Amino acid sequence: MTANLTAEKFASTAFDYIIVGGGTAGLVVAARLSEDPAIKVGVLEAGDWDPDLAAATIPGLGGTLIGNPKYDWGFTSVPQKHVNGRVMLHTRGKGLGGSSLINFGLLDRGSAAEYDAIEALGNPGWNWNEFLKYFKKSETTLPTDPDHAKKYHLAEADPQWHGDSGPIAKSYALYFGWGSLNDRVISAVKELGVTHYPDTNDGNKIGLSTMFTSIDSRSATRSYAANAYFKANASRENLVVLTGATVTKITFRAGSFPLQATGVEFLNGGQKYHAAVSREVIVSAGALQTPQILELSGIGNKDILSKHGIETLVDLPGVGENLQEHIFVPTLTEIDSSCETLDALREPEYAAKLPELYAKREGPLTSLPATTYAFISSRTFMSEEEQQKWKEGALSAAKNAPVGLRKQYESQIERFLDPSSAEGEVFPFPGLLPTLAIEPEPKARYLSVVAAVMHPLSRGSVHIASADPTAAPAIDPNYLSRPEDLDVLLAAVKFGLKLPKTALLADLVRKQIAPTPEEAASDDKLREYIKARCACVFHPIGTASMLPKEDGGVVDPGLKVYGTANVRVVDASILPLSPANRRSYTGDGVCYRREGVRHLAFTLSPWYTVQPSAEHNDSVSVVDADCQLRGSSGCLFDYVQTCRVYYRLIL
Ligand SMILES: Cc1cc2nc3c(=O)[nH]c(=O)nc-3n(C[C@H](O)[C@H](O)[C@H](O)COP(=O)(O)OP(=O)(O)OC[C@H]3O[C@@H](n4cnc5c(N)ncnc54)[C@H](O)[C@@H]3O)c2cc1C
Repeated sequence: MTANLTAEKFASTAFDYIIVGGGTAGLVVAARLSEDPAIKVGVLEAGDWDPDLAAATIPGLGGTLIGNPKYDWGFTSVPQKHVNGRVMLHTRGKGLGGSSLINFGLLDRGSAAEYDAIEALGNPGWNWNEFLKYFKKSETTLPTDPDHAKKYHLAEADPQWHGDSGPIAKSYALYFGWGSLNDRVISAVKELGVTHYPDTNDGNKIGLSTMFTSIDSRSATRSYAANAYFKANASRENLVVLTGATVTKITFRAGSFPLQATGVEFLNGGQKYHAAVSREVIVSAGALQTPQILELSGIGNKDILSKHGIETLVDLPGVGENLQEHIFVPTLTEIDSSCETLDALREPEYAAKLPELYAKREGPLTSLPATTYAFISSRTFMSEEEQQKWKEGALSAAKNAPVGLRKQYESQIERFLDPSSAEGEVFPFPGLLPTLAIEPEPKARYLSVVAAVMHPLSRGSVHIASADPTAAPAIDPNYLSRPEDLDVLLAAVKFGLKLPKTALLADLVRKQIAPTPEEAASDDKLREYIKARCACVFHPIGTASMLPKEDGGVVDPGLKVYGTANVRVVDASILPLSPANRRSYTGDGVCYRREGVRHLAFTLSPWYTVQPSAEHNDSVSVVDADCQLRGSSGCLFDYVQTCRVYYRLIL
């Protein structure tokens, strides 16, 4: 599918609302607005969409689209000053569904306190209770087979916290990568002092739990914004979607103030068009591209705009600032070759069975590779001395920060020492994690332990690098610019390294590979390891923050862009603070208010994958050049090969 009409027809249609970006949030808002047949909604999406794309619908292929230029914008950061000058990958989905098209499919939420903190920054109504209504509204929670639930310690979904009639299908994984080792790994995490808390969707985030996924367990297929929100409503005559259409700017009535948007300009097939709007332009191009569209339209920091020869219509310095990202570090241990892990996928005889298993809704293709995660408080993984040092550093950062950032830091400091606040994340991955770019030994089995920081103090930015709307923006997350973030990562990595040493797992360990035992024994060397290995989790937020204007805000609590009469932003850009979920399903949940009605847009996700590449051995590939599932002899772990090749390019 390329579009449900032509660019000429789109440009000549009278729309009430035009939505810029048919991604995760954009399609939710489009679906909700077009519930009223009297309202004409147009969506412009730069990418394409194939509803039958196996790499998007088969859960175990999640991730294979990373690096594929057709579906991934493939952004990279500017060299990161505090991370050895590294250029880091910033994958973003391109196509209907946006990043939900290519993400890892983990469906979880932050804690109640984190959503309440968003309200406290000056956003009445944006609190846990309100978010919860819309989390539930977005999902249909599917029942779990009682034997499966018992075997994997899965919680029964309590209707107080889980929805039963929303568009997104939600279920537990059908397959667990640790197989018979699952109980042992869970108990080993508990041995580190982490409580098993089966369902962290109730506003508590602390504990070890198995996450829900955006997978329809009835068909073992992924549920994401395009199939859940667009496909189901594609027959509506008042909902019009044009793919392959890159919006270049918003147009305004000359001399109007506040600025009155009249429509948008877009490119399609090399031609430039203008589409007119009578009510609102709704921007949902994602946290890395929404600022670009605002700046190209004359809304942003006047110094940046004038540098690129763009006339400033609204001087709004917050545009593109306050960029926050989660950052993670993997470690690797070789374990006994008898262990059941996803490393088996590298073996062609096992991989060849996958399509057949999948046809029966069994095996790794039905699921994500890892769904069990531990979210931990600072006191679980940091000493009192370390916590105190963090606090002093954060207080000093707050003292020297501009007023808006100071309020954010105060909110972060308040929660950091609270034992109910998840400040770190650690999870055991059953196999060699692709991002490590380490060559596996034949027949070897691995345990990767991933550690991540949940509420970084570092703030970055994303701005236009050129007035050319087709040029990539300059992404500068400014990773680890606050030394406290490196300290938190260091403590989290050290905590994770204890896992293979627990009584329950120690006898399975064959070799500590990354970091080496020598690196692991020295904090200084571990810091260097972290700088060399850390990577981005693909959860950017904050770049069009919903905050008071004097605090660096770009949109008000109704999501309207300051200085405009009818431009709103509805995507993950508006979140001023990041919730502690590595997956930002909830983190990216954003509400859109219209005539007293609030609509939730959210985020999904998945893991695996790789695009075919020159170095990719097609004969053992599970996906073909069109990203469709091969009928036989597929090797799912070829995603590892391709990811490894890809990551090697950017590490
Ligand atoms: C690889 C990966 C794994 C992830 N895993 C998880 C996970 O497991 N769980 C989770 O909850 N979250 C996960 N996330 C994060 C989550 O997917 C995103 O936070 C979320 O989808 C962002 O939604 P959005 O609406 O803000 O932006 P997007 O969904 O990215 O939508 C932006 C859309 O705008 C379009 N666009 C951009 N510029 C233009 C333009 N000029 N003209 C027209 N269209 C334009 C883009 O093509 C895109 O379709 C992951 C993300 C990635 C990339």
